Amino acid sequence: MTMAETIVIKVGGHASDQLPQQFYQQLTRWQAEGKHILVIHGGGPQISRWSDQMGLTVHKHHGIRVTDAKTLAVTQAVLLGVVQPAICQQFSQHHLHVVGLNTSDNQLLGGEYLDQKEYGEVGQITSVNETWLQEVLHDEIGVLAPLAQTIDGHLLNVNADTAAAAIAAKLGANKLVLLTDVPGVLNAGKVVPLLDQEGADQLFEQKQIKAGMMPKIKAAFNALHDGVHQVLITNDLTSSGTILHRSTKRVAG
Ligand SMILES: Nc1ncnc2c1ncn2[C@@H]1O[C@H](COP(=O)(O)OP(=O)(O)O)[C@@H](O)[C@H]1O
Ligand SMILES: CC(=O)N[C@@H](CCC(=O)OP(=O)(O)O)C(=O)O
Repeated sequence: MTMAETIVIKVGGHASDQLPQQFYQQLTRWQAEGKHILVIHGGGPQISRWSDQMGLTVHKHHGIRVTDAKTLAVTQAVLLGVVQPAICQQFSQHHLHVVGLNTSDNQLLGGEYLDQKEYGEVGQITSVNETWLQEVLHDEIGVLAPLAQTIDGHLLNVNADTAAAAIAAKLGANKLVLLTDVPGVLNAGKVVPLLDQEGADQLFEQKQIKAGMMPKIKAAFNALHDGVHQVLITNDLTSSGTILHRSTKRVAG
């Protein structure tokens, strides 16, 4: 039996507020074709808003939230209590079969600290219960929050782009889509249709790539490096936006 094609879609907190009709149409088509679909959701803007309201200072470093114990509590509450149910509700309204998931389900996501001194309770994904997850994805679209658990049971906040890339690689996904609020990686306002690591380095140097786009691009190249076939940054599931690829040099030679 051949394994079903797996598609991982990261939906940013900006994008999840107002997903367009073509997003649901594409998901409906993919689900009908039997593809396994996993959505990793963000919620950065929502976490910042709630943190503000709780009187907590929002502090980001290289696009990563510096997360103390109180901020972690808000992050968990907002991702699992606000953002994820809103996404699942929208999916259900569009007649998609969907299930909300998080790190506590059957040791779904294992993680370790990124750099506790610098970022606090922030981590990266080191393991995925992929057998169980693929079983779930056979019948339903999974909607998964970017939180992980250490072997000692500490909860960690994981950047959703980084989480999506790591999970896509561990699932052996065919496609990773980083869905955001811009039509792709922009250079002087224009979408760059194809981007390799060298091109990205140049854009970094020219200060064209900033803020939230930094972890996104790093995550995209990590996913490619770890075997995900196709990685896209776009605001539309039916348009490729920016296609990330490993190198143009071999093609040119
Ligand atoms: N070169 C760039 N091209 C596109 N967007 C960029 C670039 N540099 C910085 N950005 C910013 O990155 C944002 C997307 O990242 P982020 O806000 O973290 O989105 P998400 O919530 O989807 O993860 C864009 O809205 C834009 O403001
Ligand atoms: C460690 C870290 O930065 N975690 C992120 C998790 C959510 C996220 O990544 O959401 P977006 O994709 O909407 O930005 C955060 O706390 O904002």
